[in-house]
Amino acid sequence: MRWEQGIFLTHLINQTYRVTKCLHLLPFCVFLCNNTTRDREDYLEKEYFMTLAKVAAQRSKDPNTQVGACIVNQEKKIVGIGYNSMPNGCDGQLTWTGSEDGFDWPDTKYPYVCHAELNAIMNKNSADVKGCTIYVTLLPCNECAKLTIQAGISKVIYLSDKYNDTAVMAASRRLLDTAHIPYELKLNFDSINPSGMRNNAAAERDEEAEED
Ligand SMILES: Nc1ccn([C@H]2C[C@H](O)[C@@H](COP(=O)(O)O)O2)c(=O)n1
Repeated sequence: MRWEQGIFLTHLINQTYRVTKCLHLLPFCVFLCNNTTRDREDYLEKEYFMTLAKVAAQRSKDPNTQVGACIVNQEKKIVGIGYNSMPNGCDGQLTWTGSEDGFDWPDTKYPYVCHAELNAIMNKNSADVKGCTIYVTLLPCNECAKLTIQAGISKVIYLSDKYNDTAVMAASRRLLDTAHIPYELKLNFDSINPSGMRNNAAAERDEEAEED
């Protein structure tokens, strides 16, 4: 063995010794790589925007049905939010009576109420809503479907289809289908309500149910 080879071998043994001394840290390094340098994959998207639509719905003064809508652009930025309301300046002056109360159409809320979708579009904080997704807590009616199409919105995600079997909703679906605008039902909210974060009211309700 020449003396250069001897130095190289000594260096190699030295390095190997240092590496083996640190081997016990390997699992920790793997854990760090796996857990701290990658993005979370279970972050919320649809649930987040639908929750905002649900919160917006709570602002509605309609005693029977509260609807909220949240419009999101392709960069996942909120560009408009709204809920069903009477037109500006008409609050408190028009009725919230529904048709089931036996009133004629002009004496009900229906000719006057601004739907959540209309308000969300009108409240937009961007030049337009082309290519956006609208999250709405109730499947849009035919009038809102027309509005959605004309505004250039490219996707509808809704939470409830309680009027699914009505002629209005059939017309709405036909409009959206014809205009090739997909509409999707988003129902599962489990992921935003992990058990550790449930509010007291929900816990109390569950306890009462268990006692019964
Ligand atoms: N996509 C929709 C559908 C309905 N609304 C509003 C309009 C009324 O205020 C209410 C429906 O009243 P109901 O017949 O259930 O007493 O919901 C809306 O904003 N968007």
